[in-house]
Amino acid sequence: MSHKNGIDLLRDSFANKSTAFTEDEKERYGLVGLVPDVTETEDIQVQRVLLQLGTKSTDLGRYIYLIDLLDHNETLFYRTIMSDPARFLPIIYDPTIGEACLKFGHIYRQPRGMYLSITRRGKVKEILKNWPQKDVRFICVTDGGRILGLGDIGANGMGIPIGKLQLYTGCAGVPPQYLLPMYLDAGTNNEQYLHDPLYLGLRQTRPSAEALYSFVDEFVEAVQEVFPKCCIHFEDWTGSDAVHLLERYRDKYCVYNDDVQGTAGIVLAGMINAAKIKGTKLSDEKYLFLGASSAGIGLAGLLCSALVKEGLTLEQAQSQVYMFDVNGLLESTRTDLFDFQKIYAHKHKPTRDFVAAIESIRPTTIIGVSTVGGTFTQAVVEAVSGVNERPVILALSNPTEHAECTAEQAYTWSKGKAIYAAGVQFPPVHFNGQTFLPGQANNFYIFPAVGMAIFATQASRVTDEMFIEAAHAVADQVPPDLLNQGLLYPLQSGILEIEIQTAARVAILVFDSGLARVKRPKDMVAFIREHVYKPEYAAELAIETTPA
Ligand SMILES: NC(=O)C1=CN([C@@H]2O[C@H](COP(=O)(O)OP(=O)(O)OC[C@H]3O[C@@H](n4cnc5c(N)ncnc54)[C@H](OP(=O)(O)O)[C@@H]3O)[C@@H](O)[C@H]2O)C=CC1
Ligand SMILES: CC(=O)C(=O)O
Ligand SMILES: [Mg+2]
Repeated sequence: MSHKNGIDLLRDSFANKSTAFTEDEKERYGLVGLVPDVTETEDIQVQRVLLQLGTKSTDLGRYIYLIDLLDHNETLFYRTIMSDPARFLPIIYDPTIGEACLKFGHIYRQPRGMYLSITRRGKVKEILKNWPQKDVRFICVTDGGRILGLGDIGANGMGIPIGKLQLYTGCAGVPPQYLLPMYLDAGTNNEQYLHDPLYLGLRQTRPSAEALYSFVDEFVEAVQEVFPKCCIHFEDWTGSDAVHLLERYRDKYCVYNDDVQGTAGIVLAGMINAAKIKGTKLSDEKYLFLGASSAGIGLAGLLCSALVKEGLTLEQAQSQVYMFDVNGLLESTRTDLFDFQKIYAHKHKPTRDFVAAIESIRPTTIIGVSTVGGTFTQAVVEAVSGVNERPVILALSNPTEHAECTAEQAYTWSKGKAIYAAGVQFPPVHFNGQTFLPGQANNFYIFPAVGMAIFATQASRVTDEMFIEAAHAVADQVPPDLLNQGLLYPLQSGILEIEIQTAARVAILVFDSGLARVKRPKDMVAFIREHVYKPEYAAELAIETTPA
């Protein structure tokens, strides 16, 4: 085995232990004099990180510091974020990641992941081979078409695959060496970035869907050859591309779309718990969505599957889902709808007035997936509270400014009646002598756990049933006292254990469905734990390392 030595070892973020090298290692690897003459533990090193983070005045500053840390010492990065997930999730992920993406070309320091431009067509397979790791298990890929609720931001969207994959490790323990963030660059229609000298993508507008899909075809097929055990996770494509590409590959390859399926899983988990709070059944719910694209369509499909499991026919389930987009209510006379939207376009008089739609449809639940902040106005919240004892209000759009309403607005405008969650974590709200705990309806409770189940079982396909099972597993882990305060999701402080338990339930389903490519273990939780990454330095340096 070839070993890195001296300064090369210190510059290898996978193997670097910084001030934690032992005396023996310092001697063996030519490090004497290159590091301070101490041998610290990981926990002492974390103390120093926390001290330095304390000097940063903004979350973006903390994000940049942590990414720098990752570039130098991966173990210490994961040790830090896994030491206090509730504190660090909002910094390395939603909402700070939104600001980091908007400024991606400006705060860029080191390469991370791969950048594949449409101008490289015909050479994708060769380029994938440039990645130093040969056993890649997950590629999270975006074309930057719809990043959070920020729209088309092209190459700046690369912050999202980087951040999402960090959660595979930070939330569910998937070892980081198997993860590859990927930006497929087909241009951008964002004029601001096209004119920004620091923009890091192709300076051209987006091609036709046909040209884009043929580029994606080449990419997906090349992945099968270069990384045969890899699952492709699609993230933050524009709505119609998200739905169409998922349909194109889902039965042929190991792929999923987190915005379609992961989001659906987390909303289903929330709805299961909302029904517990209300003492009702899922099939008693009637949904009205604000937004009818990838997130809304994915959600509607999965909720309908869950209702079918409760005994409804698919048509009955679909008849309980209504949707509203930028042109108003989806109804049967609309001629501008995609096929995947038409099933939710029921007989109803046309309207562009969301409040009027609430009064007429009388939904039990409104779900914001519109990308537009503030669209659940006081009139909207009052209308849905007027037709329900306990309205469910989910404001899913990200980041914070894009939430359809805040927790405080939901609880105060509904006079404490709302059962509320949002894509970001809002603080507890005190109203009328009561404390309400808003949950974070964010797919990070779901996709890392499903990812861990796929990783451990080497699943050959990703199915909707896996997300339904994950939803039940997440929902089941909220203790009754927290449910009573309106909390729909488990506390983030225990996220790793929550996701291990969730992954184990999904893994059982993978084996039961015949999709596993490894031998079935006796104890599934123990089996998942065996695969969990631990942010600890290896006792013995096995430094056939991979460059950062
Ligand atoms: N919390 C979570 O875990 C997740 C949250 N999300 C969030 O959901 C949001 C939507 O995602 P996605 O579906 O992929 O996004 P898209 O941009 O594909 O779709 C947005 C939808 O909202 C509609 N819309 C836009 N403006 C309005 C408006 N003013 N009134 C009513 N409808 C409107 C659009 O209509 P039209 O098509 O006609 O323009 C479209 O149907 C994003 O902000 C994203 O951050 C997504 C995934 C996970
Ligand atoms: C959370 C997420 O996936 C989104 O907002 O797109
Ligand atoms: Mg997303």
